[in-house]
Amino acid sequence: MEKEETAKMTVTGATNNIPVTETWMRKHRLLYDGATRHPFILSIRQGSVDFSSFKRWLVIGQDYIFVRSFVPFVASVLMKSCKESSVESDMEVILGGMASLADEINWFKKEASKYHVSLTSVVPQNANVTYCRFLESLTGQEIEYPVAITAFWAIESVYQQSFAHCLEEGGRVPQELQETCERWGNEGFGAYCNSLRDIVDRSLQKASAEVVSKAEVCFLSVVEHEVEFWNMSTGDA
Ligand SMILES: Cc1ncc(CNC=O)c(N)n1
Repeated sequence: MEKEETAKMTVTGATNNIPVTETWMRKHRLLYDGATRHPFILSIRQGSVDFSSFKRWLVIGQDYIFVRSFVPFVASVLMKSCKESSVESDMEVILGGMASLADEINWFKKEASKYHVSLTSVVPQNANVTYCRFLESLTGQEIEYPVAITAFWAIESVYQQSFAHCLEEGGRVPQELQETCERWGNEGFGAYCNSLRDIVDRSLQKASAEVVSKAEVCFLSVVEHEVEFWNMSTGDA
């Protein structure tokens, strides 16, 4: 270990110069990549995905249901930020996320009508129901702000990095999925995810060890739910 790093050791023995989210990413890389490099995502990137009615139903119909549950969760994070955050810009970042969800719901409706997917008759799949219930369990007042904002960051980042990977050099995204990939994989959305990550790191710096460990468990749960979400693409979830 470098001298400088040793000097920054805290009483608990942890180095405090590496952001918490960075330590998690190093520790849980394989699991994280399991979500952002899921076979379904890779098939979009490689252009081998068959965008049949079933896949359209997943990407549009199931995700529409997810996003509708995501909105009240984000609202709860917004409330917590107003009450518990000492930094004014937190609210603005979260509010920006809310605004893009309003836009997203309209986009889902547009895509649904293009592909003749009836959004009102989509039956949520088990994995989706479980994920939405998990979101609901995080809306309660007993959930600490650092834990809730961690979940929010993880949900947005996994999606952003998955679709950004599809758009990276060498990808062959089919024309009909190009707009989908750009919606979440664009650089602006990436910058927004980085702002969320900075909020997480800052709020965890001030949190107790118990809250930090709750947040880590929550991060892992999100990644697992994201993997299960894409596992629906094989039809046997
Ligand atoms: C399953 C899932 N995870 C994350 C996102 C991205 N957040 C909002 O749109 C999403 N649309 N769907």
